[in-house]
Amino acid sequence: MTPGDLRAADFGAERGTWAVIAAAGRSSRAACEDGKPKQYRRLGGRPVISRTLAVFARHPAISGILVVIHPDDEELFADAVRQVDSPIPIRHVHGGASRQISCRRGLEALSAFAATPPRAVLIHDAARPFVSDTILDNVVTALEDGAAAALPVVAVSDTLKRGNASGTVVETVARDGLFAAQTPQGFDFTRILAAHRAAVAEEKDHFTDDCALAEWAGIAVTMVGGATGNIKLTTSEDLAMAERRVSAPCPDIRSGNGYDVHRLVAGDHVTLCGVNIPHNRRLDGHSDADVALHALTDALLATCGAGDIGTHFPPSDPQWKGAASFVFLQKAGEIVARNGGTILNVDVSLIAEAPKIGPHRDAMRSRLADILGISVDRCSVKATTNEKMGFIGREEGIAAIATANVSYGVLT
Ligand SMILES: Nc1ccn([C@@H]2O[C@H](COP(=O)(O)OP(=O)(O)OP(=O)(O)O)[C@@H](O)[C@H]2O)c(=O)n1
Ligand SMILES: C[C@](O)(CO)[C@H](O)COP(=O)(O)O
Repeated sequence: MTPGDLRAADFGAERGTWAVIAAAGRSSRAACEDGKPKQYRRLGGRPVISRTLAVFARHPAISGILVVIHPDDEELFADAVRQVDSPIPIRHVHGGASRQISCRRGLEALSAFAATPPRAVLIHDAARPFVSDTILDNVVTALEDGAAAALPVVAVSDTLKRGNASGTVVETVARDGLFAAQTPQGFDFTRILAAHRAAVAEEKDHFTDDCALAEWAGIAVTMVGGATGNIKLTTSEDLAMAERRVSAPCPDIRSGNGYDVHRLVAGDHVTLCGVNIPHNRRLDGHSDADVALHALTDALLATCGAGDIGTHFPPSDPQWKGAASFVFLQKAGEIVARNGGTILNVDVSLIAEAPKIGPHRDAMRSRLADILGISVDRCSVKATTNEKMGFIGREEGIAAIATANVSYGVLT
């Protein structure tokens, strides 16, 4: 057997867990124009196998990766490995004519070239790039808990039929207790190697996965959680679906928050959310001191990193003295729009002991909708007292907290 680039120094003194990645297949069921086997086709610009390897390379339980490749794929493999940032060794050996042979060659290579053979091995299809950390965790945990073999599965959810060669249903197969087997399949290294060797000795070469071989050899297989997303790319349709999956647009929705507080002094009304409310005090400030609109202005500016209200309307600038604060909010809305944003909703919470906000809430929501040019159902105004505590409780001031959600299209 060829050693590939595996070397004794790849194995530490401790018996760790290695991954064997089966990648020597020819993809006969996935028609392909560029002649590349499916594991080297690009998904979102990156080879399938690079994505698969990256998941194992960054998992803390894995100490090394041995990839079983076809002799014709040396260049494709070297290019794919260059695209994986791996803190652990990624080595390769050559596989054989069936998956069973390829996996056995991987195990034999680990046995022959490791000074200290691994304690456990996870055998995985290169053609399952959507394997997750969680599935690896499930398999590794089962092995640590004493399982000799661990198999990720998903319960079968379709009704199953057995059909004949002429396309007629022969029977409906009860799906109770049926599961679809996935990879990585985890094993006690010594036991799965012995099982593979026994299969050779007894000329058993029909196993489509290593757990089937383990079952045949009398090894108990523990089922753990797999995931429907962990599909094996088998056909061209699978590859097309996978491409759509990795290139699905991610909505660029951002939220911003804002806070403001102003002192109450002697007066006859307060202005909140642009609505004048009769009161025996007024809010003191450089402008009309509308805390609600100031907080909301900050929240909107935050969604595009455009600073805060003081950046655009400095209190030192005399033109804003006594200004109606709707101007600030309108301007913030324009800045958001210039940055490509569409306001989804805004939410203001007022914290005031008095005056009562409830009777004015609808007028405030309408005013916000007018200023921002959005519908009223996207504008929320709420209020609470401070239970007579602190400066708000003593009616020395009013505070406001605001949130804005803005869509900036999709992430590219
Ligand atoms: N002689 C083989 C056959 C398959 N595999 C690997 O086993 C995994 C699952 O096999 P499958 O989906 O059947 O891949 P192919 O054999 O390439 O596909 P096909 O059967 O359509 O030719 C794949 O990652 C494949 O590369 C392997 O290492 N050696
Ligand atoms: C190992 C496997 O992925 C388990 O589902 C599957 O059996 C391999 O695919 P194949 O099409 O049987 O080669």
